Amino acid sequence: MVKATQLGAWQQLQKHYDTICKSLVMKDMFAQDKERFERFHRTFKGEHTDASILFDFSKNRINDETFKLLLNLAKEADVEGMRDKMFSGEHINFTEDRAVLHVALRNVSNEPIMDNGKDVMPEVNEVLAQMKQCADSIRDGSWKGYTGKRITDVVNIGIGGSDLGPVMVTEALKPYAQEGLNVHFVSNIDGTHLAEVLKAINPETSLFIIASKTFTTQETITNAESAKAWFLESAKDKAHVAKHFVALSTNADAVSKFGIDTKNMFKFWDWVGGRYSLWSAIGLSIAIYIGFDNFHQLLTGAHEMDKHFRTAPLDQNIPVILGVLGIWYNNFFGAETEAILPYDQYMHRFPAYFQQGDMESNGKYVTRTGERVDYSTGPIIWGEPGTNGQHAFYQLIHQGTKIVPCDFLAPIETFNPIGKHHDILLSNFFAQTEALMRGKDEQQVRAELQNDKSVKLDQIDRIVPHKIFLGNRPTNSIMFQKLTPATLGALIAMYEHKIFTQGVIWNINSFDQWGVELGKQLAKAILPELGKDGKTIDSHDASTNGLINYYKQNKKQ
Ligand SMILES: O=P(O)(O)OC[C@H]1O[C@H](O)[C@@H](O)[C@@H](O)[C@@H]1O
Repeated sequence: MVKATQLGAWQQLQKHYDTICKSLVMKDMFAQDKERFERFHRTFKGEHTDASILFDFSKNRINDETFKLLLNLAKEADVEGMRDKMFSGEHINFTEDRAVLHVALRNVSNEPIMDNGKDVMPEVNEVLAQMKQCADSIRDGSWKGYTGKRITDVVNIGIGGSDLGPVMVTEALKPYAQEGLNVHFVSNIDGTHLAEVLKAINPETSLFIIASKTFTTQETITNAESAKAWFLESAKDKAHVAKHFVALSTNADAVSKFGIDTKNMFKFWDWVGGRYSLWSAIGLSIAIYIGFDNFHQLLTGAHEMDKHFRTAPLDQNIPVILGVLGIWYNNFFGAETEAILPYDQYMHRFPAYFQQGDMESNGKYVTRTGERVDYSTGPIIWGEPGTNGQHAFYQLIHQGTKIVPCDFLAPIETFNPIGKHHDILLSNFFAQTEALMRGKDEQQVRAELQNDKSVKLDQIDRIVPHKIFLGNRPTNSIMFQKLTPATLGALIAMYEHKIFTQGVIWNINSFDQWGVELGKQLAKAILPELGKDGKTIDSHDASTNGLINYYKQNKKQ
């Protein structure tokens, strides 16, 4: 395993970039080649589900040679070898000595998947059965609260990977929700988050799901303690906690210390990374909200994408193609960010979900062999749903100085066919990718201005440069039939494997997250300094001391 820049294919790509990049003008390539869309799109269809995806990558600054070289890079970096290691349970997360087996959580085929010589599938299936039982009994009303009423509100308390997945998926699959059953999410340690949720619910009809892989996360445990105190103000008797609090965790000891009976614990395992955990017990709020059968469809769609990733040759492999295209811009064009732009309101948390998914996985500057990389790694992920983004930040994407590769995602069918809304939405999606690719040249701008009676002729020269669009801005277009559970599962898995592909090429460990630790450690040291003791703090740098002391002097509570 070497640094990415030492790979022959990387060096060839650099040469290719240096010699022909300027001539990679998409508009011209489309004009010269009627088959470009045909060659540069792929489709994915679920074998046993309704998942159906079209991936168009023809609006990228690539030609056949670029595409070949990018695939060579994946080959030479041994993406396939590493992929097989992941699926076979090798401890590829070597800094934590763990397997990376989120794929086992959705392995609906049930083929054995081994960790340390033991098939993990029986345990995975056991927990799934336990989740089904819980979800069913809440949905059918047989799970009763301490006054005998059915549960109407489920509150997931968790943060990071124990929050973002369930939030994103329950929002995305809202059309599958059961009437009268609400989900809420409390993640932030800011008391406001919990307070606002508690205002909306009744202790007699609420179930709190305490979701934490480690069960030591300060935010989650503090929020959970406060929720328990709030609950006991009404319920009084601690015995009632059992009907209203369940835990999702790998840490049984900490769960029982908190006061939750381990009978009410849904376990998962250290080989599930937090940001890859929505498929595990962490998905309980999803299973309750959309029903277990739909949750199972979500898993099945993801499993079908896993199979595609495992078996499709590199030039057909959608996650691999997405991954190498990202590297093309990140490392050769110097793009720093990638935008994820869903033209589906239900997917409004999808970009935020992959901020963690991608940035926590690949935001690393040390290679697997412990050296500092001499190239850029994980991109900054951002985005908002269309068309809102168009009226906010697309100006920069069209005419700014930065190159922002964009993924556009859109459903063919909407759950809410109101008037012409969906055609208008989709016309914007098509138009944006076209505009970004084609741009608008001086000639067109002049012609338009000359025809515009409201523009004075002597003003035209001054205005022209501002109205030119250089175009040639890359986009991927990902269309799917409808945002069903299986489709969503496939889309999430597609991005997970894109992240995987890039991590392998950059030769980094995509599965640890040491970068979140330092801030936690320092916060622990600062917390006891914040008391109302009148002591001036001088143990930090001048700025941190100044901020802490300003807070202490002015706080009233
Ligand atoms: O589920 P937990 O253990 O509460 O962790 C919550 C989050 O904590 C940290 O920020 C990271 O480790 C994340 O990957 C994780 O998702």
